[in-house]
Amino acid sequence: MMKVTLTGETDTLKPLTSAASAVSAPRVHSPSRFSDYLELTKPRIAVMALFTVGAGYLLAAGGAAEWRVLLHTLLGAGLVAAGGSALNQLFERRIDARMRRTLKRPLPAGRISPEEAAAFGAGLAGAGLAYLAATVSLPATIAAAATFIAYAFVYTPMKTKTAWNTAVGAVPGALPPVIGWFAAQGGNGELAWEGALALFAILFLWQIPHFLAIAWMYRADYSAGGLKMLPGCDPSGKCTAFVMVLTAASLIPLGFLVPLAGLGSWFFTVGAIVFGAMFLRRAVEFARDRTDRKARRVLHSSLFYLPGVFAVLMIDVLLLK
Ligand code: HEM
Ligand SMILES: CC(C)=CCC/C(C)=C/CC/C(C)=C/COP(=O)(O)OP(=O)(O)O
Repeated sequence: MMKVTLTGETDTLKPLTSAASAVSAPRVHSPSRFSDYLELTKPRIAVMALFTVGAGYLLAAGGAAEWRVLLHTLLGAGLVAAGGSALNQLFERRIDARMRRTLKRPLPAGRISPEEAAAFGAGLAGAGLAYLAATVSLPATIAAAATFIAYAFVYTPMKTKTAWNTAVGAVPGALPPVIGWFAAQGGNGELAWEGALALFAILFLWQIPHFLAIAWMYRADYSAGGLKMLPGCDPSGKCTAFVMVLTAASLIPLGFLVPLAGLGSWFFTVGAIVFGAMFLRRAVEFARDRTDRKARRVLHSSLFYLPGVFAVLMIDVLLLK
């Protein structure tokens, strides 16, 4: 049944005007099969997510990290993340064909067929989950399966339904450090929830300004694709800016709460305040002047904040303890 649907949908793929011209124009640059498959995995997001998986593992393991387990965890989670992204692009291929930012992706451009993407995505995710189950632990496998299902099968279809999709998408986005955390606990059932919850909270809140900045910059694109994002129902940007400032600001008190959950000390608190203040400053600048340029600065600042704050936490827990 799935095959029939996929084949039918390929044939009826109708890009809008801008997409149509790009698809029918003579191809100046023809990516290789390898780079097309690589693009299906959203490698930059996957690398950053794997960074948080590794951080979760190292923070939970403390001084008792086993490099072999860490590598198994990164490989398994990487396969699952890559598979999830391929399925996300499979399910969104007709939407992606309507948006300037995404119309050249391998599926809307017709360089990879839906059947190939389905086999690739399901194969990678299945292999990743089996690998985690065989080499790491059941709790880590369950966390990875929950991440995959929430991303590909809950968040992705919600994008056309309600602007709340961002809060839902932030759940799989915040689960990768939990996968790493559980991997360090082994399969003995003694899972310490507080530390995992603290990492989840940092990532969950971080994603809201991270994505609202993107949603503002590409608001016309998202509307053209029929995706419901907050800026689409907030033409002035005041509501978007309010939520952005509120969530960026709430990362600062987390600097105090995370050590109370048993993770890190005053050193993390200072780091969270410094990085949080820089991030918040960009959000406030956007609130005062709601331009694409200021939104892009918020995005850049988010990509600086996350590695920064995780690095401080790891120095605190692993080197200064
Ligand atoms: C609600 C959750 C999230 C949404 C909707 C989202 C969406 C996006 C989008 C659309 C871009 C592309 C921006 C552009 O083309 O200019 C992007 C960039 C990026 N995101 Fe996110 N993201 C989310 C969560 C995450 C998470 C959890 C991570 C990793 C921990 C992450 C890491 C990145 C990175 C590294 C980039 C820059 C690289 C690139 O453009 O591919 N994002 N995000
Ligand atoms: C197992 C594991 C480590 C999984 C990784 C999960 C992960 C990092 C999810 C990212 C969350 C997310 C909603 C990203 C991009 O949005 P989008 O897909 O809507 O972006 P688009 O508009 O570019 O398609």
